[in-house]
Amino acid sequence: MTPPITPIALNAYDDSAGVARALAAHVAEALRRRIARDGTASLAVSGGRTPLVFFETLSGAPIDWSRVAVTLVDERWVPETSDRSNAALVRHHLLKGPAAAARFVPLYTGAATPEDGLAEAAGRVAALPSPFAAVVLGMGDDGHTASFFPGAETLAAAIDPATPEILAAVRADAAGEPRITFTLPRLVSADTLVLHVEGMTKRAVLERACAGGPVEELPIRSVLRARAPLDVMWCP
Ligand SMILES: O=C(O)[C@H](O)[C@@H](O)[C@H](O)[C@H](O)COP(=O)(O)O
Repeated sequence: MTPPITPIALNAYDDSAGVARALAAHVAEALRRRIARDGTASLAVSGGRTPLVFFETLSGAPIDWSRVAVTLVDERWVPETSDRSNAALVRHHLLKGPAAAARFVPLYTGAATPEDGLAEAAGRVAALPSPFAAVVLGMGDDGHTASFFPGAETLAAAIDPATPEILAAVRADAAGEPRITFTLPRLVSADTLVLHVEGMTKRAVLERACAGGPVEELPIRSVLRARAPLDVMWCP
């Protein structure tokens, strides 16, 4: 009998440090594999609070970082002087030690709005080694991932599996400020794709997402549909 397709493969760890160690090893392996094959590799990481320990751990991984390009899955449309900037987070916590040798490709351009900055940002990321060697997603308590927010006007376009666009501008009440995000097909085509979530609340959201329902309600479902079983790394 064929086993049922379960939307996630849940890897549970004791704590943030445990997740960070396993996730950093997994991502480092994906980067090394692509460097060995192509000479270069790209990595897209999420912002927010969850990835801090993971960033600190990955920054010390023995990889030829000079061959790695790092970018963000999504960005809040703020300059790096803002404490809301995902780019600033990556610069402070990931691009240090051995990982300081990586090339960072930020999404924020300094334009007044993400809509105005979209073409320039798309030009920057178009040159990244493609597909990504590794993408690490996070998830909010409202079921958003990257900047795929429930209620966003551009949500349908951003999660369209057939969109030819690389990036999308996003505005949503829950997003805080306007944002820019990679579109779904660019993220789910990664060699290695991991959803990194911590805490019981997010686990419950994920279980609800797995139980099925409209993508607009919990946009993480767009990823579950595109790439099952999705690798999830979690701790309480
Ligand atoms: O810029 C961002 O906010 C993110 O990239 C976003 O998609 C994040 O992964 C989730 O909102 C989870 O955020 P926390 O880790 O802070 O809960």
